[in-house]
Order: sequence, then structure tokens, then C-alpha cells
Amino acid sequence: MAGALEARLAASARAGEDAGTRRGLVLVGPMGAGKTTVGRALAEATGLAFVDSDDLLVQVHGPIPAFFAEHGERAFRAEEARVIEHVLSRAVPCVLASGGGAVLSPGTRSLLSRPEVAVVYLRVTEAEALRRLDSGAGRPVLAGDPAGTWSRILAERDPLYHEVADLVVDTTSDPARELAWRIVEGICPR
Ligand SMILES: Nc1ncnc2c1ncn2[C@@H]1O[C@H](COP(=O)(O)OP(=O)(O)OP(=O)(O)O)[C@@H](O)[C@H]1O
Ligand SMILES: O=C(O)C1=C[C@@H](O)[C@@H](O)[C@H](O)C1
Ligand SMILES: [Mg+2]
Repeated sequence: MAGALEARLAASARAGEDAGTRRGLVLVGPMGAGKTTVGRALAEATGLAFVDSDDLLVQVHGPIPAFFAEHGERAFRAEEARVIEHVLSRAVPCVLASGGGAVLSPGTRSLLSRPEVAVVYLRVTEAEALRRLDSGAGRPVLAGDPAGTWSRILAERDPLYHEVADLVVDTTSDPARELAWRIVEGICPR
């Protein structure tokens, strides 16, 4: 038992040292993959600050569905790209949970492809994502036909998630805290 704790504390320490050479640890992936949930657990495991680009946008602009209705998806993508660029240019490295569509921006993809940014693609099966997303409430891009739309969007974005990812982790069956430690081990191997 003590061995397990030591291994995890050592992994956490490596992540802390590693963070000193990085701008951030970024989670990408489709809606319901667990970017926000795993991101919080990852911040706790590494001692890094946690930032969620959707939450920051909500703090500034209010609820995402209302922003989409008033300004459209294009304006949302522009704001999202600006937030991510700002967060990754700060002196303090953090865990950043991105929005599901963040990789649509070529500028964001080129930022995420830099060596000083570690990117984890969180995958999930369609059935589990839809179970988690509660019919897509609060996610305007899923309005109307959540099941059909989720898989169509994933087919478009999957190559973009892979393009920027340093590590791919499936979140379908494991709890967020376990996944966080798997990411720490994967990004900062012994
Ligand atoms: N590993 C997990 N096991 C079980 N439930 C999970 C897991 N990860 C997340 N969830 C649940 O799934 C729901 C969606 O998770 P979360 O908001 O973290 O997804 P997301 O990837 O951030 O989605 P979005 O792109 O819409 O922001 C939440 O209710 C969360 O509690
Ligand atoms: O996948 C998407 O396009 C989105 C995902 C969410 O995180 C939010 O960024 C928003 O609802 C759009
Ligand atoms: Mg989220």
C-alpha cells in the first residue's frame, strides 16, 4: 500500500517539475468525454491551477446557449481561441480543460502543437457520452438531435484531436481520479 502512495507522489512530483518547463497541460475531446471533470482531478493530482475555457467564457459572456443564439458559433470560436491563447501565454502553467470545439481553430491547433504544451485527447464511447450529457442540455451544438449530432461532430473532429494530442486516454469506464493519475504517468513517465 505504501508503495502505491509513493509511486503516485513521485509521479505528482515529476509532473510538478515538468510543469516548470511547460505552458500547460491541456485536455481536448468531445462533449461528455470528461475534460472538465478529469481536469479538476488532474489539477489536484499535480498541484497545478485549473482553468476551464468554457467557464471563463461564461464568467465574461454569460451562458453559452444565449451567446450562441445572440452572436453565433463563429463569434464563440473566436472568443474561445482568444481565451486559450491568453491562458497558455501566462507565466504560471495550469491544467486547461478546453471546450469540445476548441480544436476547430487553426490558431489554437498550432498553439497546442508546440512542444511546451502537453495535450491529452480524452475519448469516450457515444453511448456513454450521451448518457453523461443528459440530452445535450446546455450544449447548443447538440440541439435538436443530440445522438446524431454528437457522432457527426466527432467524425469531423477526431482527426483534429489526434493532430494535437501527445496522449490519448479513454474515459468510458474509469472514474475521473483514476484517469487523472493515468494521465500523470503517461505525460511524465518514470
Ligand atoms: N470518468 C467519468 N465517469 C463517469 N462520469 C463522468 C466521468 N467524467 C465525467 N463524467 C460526468 O459526465 C458529465 C460531463 O462531464 P464533463 O462536463 O467533464 O465533460 P466535458 O468533456 O467537459 O464536456 P464539454 O465539452 O461539454 O465541456 C458530468 O456530469 C460528469 O460528472
Ligand atoms: O463541442 C462543442 O462545440 C462545444 C462544447 C462545449 O465544451 C462548449 O464549448 C460549447 O457548448 C461548444
Ligand atoms: Mg467541459
